[in-house]
Amino acid sequence: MSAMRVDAKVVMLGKESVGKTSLVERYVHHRFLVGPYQNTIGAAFVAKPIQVGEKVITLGIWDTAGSERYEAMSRIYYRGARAAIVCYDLTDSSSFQRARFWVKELQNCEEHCKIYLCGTKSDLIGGDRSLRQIDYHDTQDFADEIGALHFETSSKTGNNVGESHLQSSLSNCVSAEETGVDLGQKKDSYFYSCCHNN
Ligand SMILES: Nc1nc2c(ncn2[C@@H]2O[C@H](COP(=O)(O)OP(=O)(O)OP(=O)(O)O)[C@@H](O)[C@H]2O)c(=O)[nH]1
Repeated sequence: MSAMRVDAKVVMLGKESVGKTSLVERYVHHRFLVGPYQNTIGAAFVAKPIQVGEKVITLGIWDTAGSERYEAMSRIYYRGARAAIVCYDLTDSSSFQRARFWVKELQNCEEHCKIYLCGTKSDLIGGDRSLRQIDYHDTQDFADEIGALHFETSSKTGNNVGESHLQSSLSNCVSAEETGVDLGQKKDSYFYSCCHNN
């Protein structure tokens, strides 16, 4: 088996059930999994090659478990991350408090990590605006204050997840010259070591 080089580490953070795994599924596999919610245990990894200019670089995405009982473990996964996608559920104000917690952690411990604030499940508020609990402009102000990028996504519809938003933002913050990490996997193959509860 030939070695796979990961050019940049990306970590998904956020309260449980905000939709981190769904965002990764949509981004990497272009699908939305239906069925009962299965919380992530520990963390899962997937490699995603992306085109940056004329080069292909490989993102190593760590999808952490949102449950607070795995908080210590999540800290391990953001170490050395080039980008953090801090997710909150647009219909759950408590998830935004948790997002602020992760932002503070990153600011204190990973000052070079680019932060992306991602409001998830935008399809739900599209159908019923009264379900929105997080104001777009307040979040944009917060994003400006901390120097983060901010976007609202739907993994269900794919809104803002594709090349034009999430991917182009990520590709702007990485370069092919990053030092690689040998993960002992074949280049260009995705692998996703999911640890899901049934
Ligand atoms: N309507 C809608 N539901 C979503 C969306 N994204 C996720 N969900 C649902 O929200 C629930 C939780 O999604 P997950 O992706 O497993 O959440 P998670 O943040 O990975 O959760 P943990 O593993 O516990 O940290 C599931 O039932 C998903 O189907 C979305 O964009 N729209």
